[in-house]
Formats: sequence, structure tokens, C-alpha cells
Amino acid sequence: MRFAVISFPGSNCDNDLYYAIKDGIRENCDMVSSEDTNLNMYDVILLPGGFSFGDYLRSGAIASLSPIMKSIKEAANNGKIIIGICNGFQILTESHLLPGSLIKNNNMQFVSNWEKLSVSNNQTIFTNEYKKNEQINIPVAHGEGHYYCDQDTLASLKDNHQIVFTYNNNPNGSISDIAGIVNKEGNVLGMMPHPERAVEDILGSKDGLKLFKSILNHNVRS
Ligand SMILES: NC(=O)CC[C@H](N)C(=O)O
Repeated sequence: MRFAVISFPGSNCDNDLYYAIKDGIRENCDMVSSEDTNLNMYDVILLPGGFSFGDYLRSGAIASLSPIMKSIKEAANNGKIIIGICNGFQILTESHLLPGSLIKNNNMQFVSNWEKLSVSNNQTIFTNEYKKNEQINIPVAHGEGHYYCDQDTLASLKDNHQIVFTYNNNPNGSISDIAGIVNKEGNVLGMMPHPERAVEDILGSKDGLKLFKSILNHNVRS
């Protein structure tokens, strides 16, 4: 599989993500600028964490207007695999590739901690290596990580099993403890915690590695 990590001005987790793919699961990976427009050669597109465009306006709002976003939307509609982590999740909601939005943490503070997550849905492209309700340790680092959506959207997320990860000790006020969701079709994942920072024991956990390994079980040609 060919992976692309999209680098936006202000991304700061792009190298970590590149490392997780190259060294963690030993797959082909390129760094692609958000100013580029062609993603045809890639099977998996990764939007990293960081502070794209300084988080001005709202986190992810300006990045969602980048030249690369047209190709990302096309790729998503064609069923390619897309993952947005932290700022990447914010960019995906701002681009309406995922429902809802990320707003300021309830305590109005930046939170940087290890969090216990539950894998609420292990039947996805991203979680098939985990057990159902497996407890995993993944770090968070965000100021605008409170996932918010209206009640109809929440009901539809639940009905369609789109809630993939939940927090055991909600650090930001997210509705229904949501830490990560997929789109209805199941090919786009957004999550606030950082699996790419948990890919080897020396980092404190390698619970994030199974997320990237899960993708390899998906037949891209099917
Ligand atoms: N680590 C990150 O991606 C930070 C996300 C975002 N800029 C926030 O603080 O909410």
C-alpha cells in the first residue's frame, strides 16, 4: 500500500506519522504538501496533528480550503482510506468529510495527557486488529478537542456504529465521550488522540500500532 502524509503549514505531527508508517509498519510513505493537487498514486491519506495556519479562525478552518482538499474529497468519495488525527480530524470536520465539529475543551485549557480509550467498534478498516471494547493507552494534546454534534447526528452516529473510540475519563467534554468516529461509508476516520505517538514501548505504549496494522488487512482493490 502507498501512504501519503499531508503536510500543512503549521503541522507538527507529520514526521511522527511518517515514522509510524515507515518504521512502525514498514510501508511506503511520502510526505505531500497541502499545496499539491494530485493524490492518485496513494491508497491511504493521512492528515496529521498540529496547528495548521496557527489555528486562526477555528482549528482546521483555513487548512480545509487548501489546494490538496479537492483531491482528498475525491479520494474519500472513491472509497480510499483517509485518517485525520487531532488537527487532521478538525480539518475533516471543517471540510464536511465527517459530521460534527471540534470546539474548545470544557476547561478552556490545552490538555496533554495519556488517556485510556475503549475500542467501541472493532469492525472497521482501522480497528480490526483490536478486540471489541479493548482498553488502549493513547496520548492526547489539544485545546479544541471537544467533539460536538446535534442530537440527530449523534443518534445517526450511534445507529450506524460510527463511534469507534471513546474516552474512559473524558478530558475535554466531548459528547458521549467520543474520541474518534468514522463516516457512514467507513473509509474516513477522525480521532483526537494520537496513535502515531504510541507505536513502540519506549514511547510509553504501542497500542496505536494496531490501528495502522488494521489498515493492511483491507484489500484496496476490492
Ligand atoms: N496536536 C494537535 O493536533 C493540536 C490540535 C489543535 N491545534 C488544538 O489545539 O486543538
